[in-house]
Amino acid sequence: LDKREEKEQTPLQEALNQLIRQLQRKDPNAFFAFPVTDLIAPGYSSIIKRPMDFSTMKDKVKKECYRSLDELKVDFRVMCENAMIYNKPETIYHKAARKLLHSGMKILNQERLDSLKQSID
Ligand SMILES: CC(=O)c1cc(-c2ccccn2)c2ncccn12
Repeated sequence: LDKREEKEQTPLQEALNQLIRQLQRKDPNAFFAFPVTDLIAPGYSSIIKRPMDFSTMKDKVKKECYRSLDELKVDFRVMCENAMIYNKPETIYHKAARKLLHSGMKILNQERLDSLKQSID
């Protein structure tokens, strides 16, 4: 396939994209939609060793970097934890990250992932 032609999505990719869509709905301000830059967050790249955001997750799905649903859960948690490390507790970003982590863990709870895994196998 040359680059232009769409590649068929695997069942895993479809499940991953569906989960990311559900998680992004919990980020209405799109604070987590794109990578945090040092421009909007001074010193960010020297403080945060593993940056993550929803657009990077979607790229990883497209490049088949995720081998399981659990790997997405790890990236999601890292993304929220980064925001709670860099941003002070009273900031809107810290508060949004706590709330997003809480609602995201319900979407990514083990029972839900296990039943999704069944449908992929
Ligand atoms: C997620 C995060 O830490 C974040 C997102 C943003 C952000 C995201 C979109 C538009 C504006 N700001 C931000 N700005 C300053 C400091 C931290 N942040």
